[in-house]
Amino acid sequence: MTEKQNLETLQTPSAVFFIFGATGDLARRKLFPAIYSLYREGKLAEDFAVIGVARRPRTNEEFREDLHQSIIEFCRYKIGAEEDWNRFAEHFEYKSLDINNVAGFQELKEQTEVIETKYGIPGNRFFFLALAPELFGSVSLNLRAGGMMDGTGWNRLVIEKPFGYDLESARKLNAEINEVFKEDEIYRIDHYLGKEMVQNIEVIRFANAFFEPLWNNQHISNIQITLSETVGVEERGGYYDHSGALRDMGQNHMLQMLAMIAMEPPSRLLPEDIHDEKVKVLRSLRAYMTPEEVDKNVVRAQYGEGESKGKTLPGYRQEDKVDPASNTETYFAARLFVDNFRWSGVPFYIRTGKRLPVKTTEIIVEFKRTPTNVYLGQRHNLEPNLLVIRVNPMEGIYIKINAKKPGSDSEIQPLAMDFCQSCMIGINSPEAYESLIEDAAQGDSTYFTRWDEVSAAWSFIDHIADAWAQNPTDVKSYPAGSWGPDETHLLLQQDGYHWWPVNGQDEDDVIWQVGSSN
Ligand SMILES: NC(=O)C1=CN([C@@H]2O[C@H](COP(=O)(O)OP(=O)(O)OC[C@H]3O[C@@H](n4cnc5c(N)ncnc54)[C@H](OP(=O)(O)O)[C@@H]3O)[C@@H](O)[C@H]2O)C=CC1
Ligand SMILES: O=C1O[C@H](COP(=O)(O)O)[C@@H](O)[C@H](O)[C@H]1O
Repeated sequence: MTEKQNLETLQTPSAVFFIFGATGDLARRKLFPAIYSLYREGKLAEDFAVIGVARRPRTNEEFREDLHQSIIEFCRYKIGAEEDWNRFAEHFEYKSLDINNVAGFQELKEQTEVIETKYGIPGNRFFFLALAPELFGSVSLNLRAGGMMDGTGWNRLVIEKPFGYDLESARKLNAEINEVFKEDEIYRIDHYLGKEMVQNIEVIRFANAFFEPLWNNQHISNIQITLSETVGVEERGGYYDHSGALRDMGQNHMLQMLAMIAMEPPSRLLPEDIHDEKVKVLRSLRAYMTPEEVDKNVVRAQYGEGESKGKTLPGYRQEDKVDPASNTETYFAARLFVDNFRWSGVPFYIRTGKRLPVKTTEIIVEFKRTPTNVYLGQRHNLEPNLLVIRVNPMEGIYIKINAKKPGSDSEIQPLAMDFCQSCMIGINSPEAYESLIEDAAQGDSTYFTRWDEVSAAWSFIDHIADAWAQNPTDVKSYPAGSWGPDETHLLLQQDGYHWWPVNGQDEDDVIWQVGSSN
């Protein structure tokens, strides 16, 4: 039994949470709001403390004011009475230090010991690195050199993505961190694994009798995963231009969702068993070893100028901090194969891009058609059944089935049996970072990525990136606000399939949304 299962109904253990990068964007938009939500839901131990760490000077009061603003702007809970707020905020302190300066860590140690004594915290230390990845190794080494690892409780390290730029850099980073932290102390974040509906994949598959018998190449024709964004690169052009869509979204979120969909049922629900099953999927991905194979199965593109809702949108090369001659892809689509007994021959189509028409993440499982169409005589072309998992921002699942049109003698109509989790009154899904912080504090690594998963994902992605690097200018273009280049449709048409509309887009002629939550 894991620590998480023991503590399912209890609070996180008493600990000091260190947010390295406490003046940054991630802390402001995601981490502080998540901590406040956990507090409001009574999930944080009363004896908790947070020390925000970054270089710029801040008094504790100024830091608490930043915290206040962040909660007002980004948290799903509204701040209550002033005295309640003060009771929460007084648990927060700030320490200005440069990651590269060991002396700062020694001061941090003294500050930590004072706060641990004040709250009676038994030396548990939770280090969240909301920093540029180049700093991850130095933080680990200086935590040890500054005596921060000598507490009397546990130490846990939570690391943001990207975990490396390729397999080689990821290995180097992992080796640096491993000098200080053991694998079971490291929690590598993939925030998609913190999303309710991604966690629900496992339950939908393994807690229902009717999906698993069909979950294989005998009954499923293809699987489509779409992760589309309407935003451009915003203020992250410097990072993104070096990364691109394949590394930013493909290596992590998309392959993790694919692994959850394709993995074998674990014999137990312990974190190690789930990691074991996911890594088998990632290692079974058919590698594309030549540029020709990559060209045949993967499409990359960059957005040019376009428009959405009557507004002109700039092209990628005009974005802030982006090289005006950049060839970085802001979109990719791929046809992948998981070469094992269960999935042999079933294409997994994945696509992601910035500046697409809608913000949505959906997984669509398309089932094979009935062996014969007994309604053909009545000239009915039966649609294939679909299982659709809506991950983000709408959350829910629906199943598309064929049924008799009410009131007609013989008409058949596709309809959606729809469960919309995010539409239901009273359900206010926790943000991904809430559940991830809670899990890591409780020592549950299920929804984090183990090193062998990360390395298997990189070794698959590296083949594509290497092929692209041989021909850097061969990047298609698509207008901002469109669904990507035409070539993306050919990928599926060659196999006799098409992208299913997502999130109600392009569905003017689709009647099966009848009764759905759209
Ligand atoms: N923002 C987001 O939505 C997402 C971010 N991430 C990842 O999270 C990490 C942080 O991203 P983000 O918050 O956007 O980045 P920001 O650039 O906004 O913040 C970086 C933080 O690091 C601090 N910092 C930089 N250098 C040092 C140093 N030498 N010593 C101490 N502190 C330092 C900065 O503070 P100061 O200048 O005061 O030192 C700042 O608080 C990155 O790895 C990013 O890829 C991942 C997914 C989403
Ligand atoms: O990790 C990342 O994810 C976001 C998209 O996350 P979502 O939860 O809003 O769907 C993406 O915008 C960003 O480029 C990437 O680094």
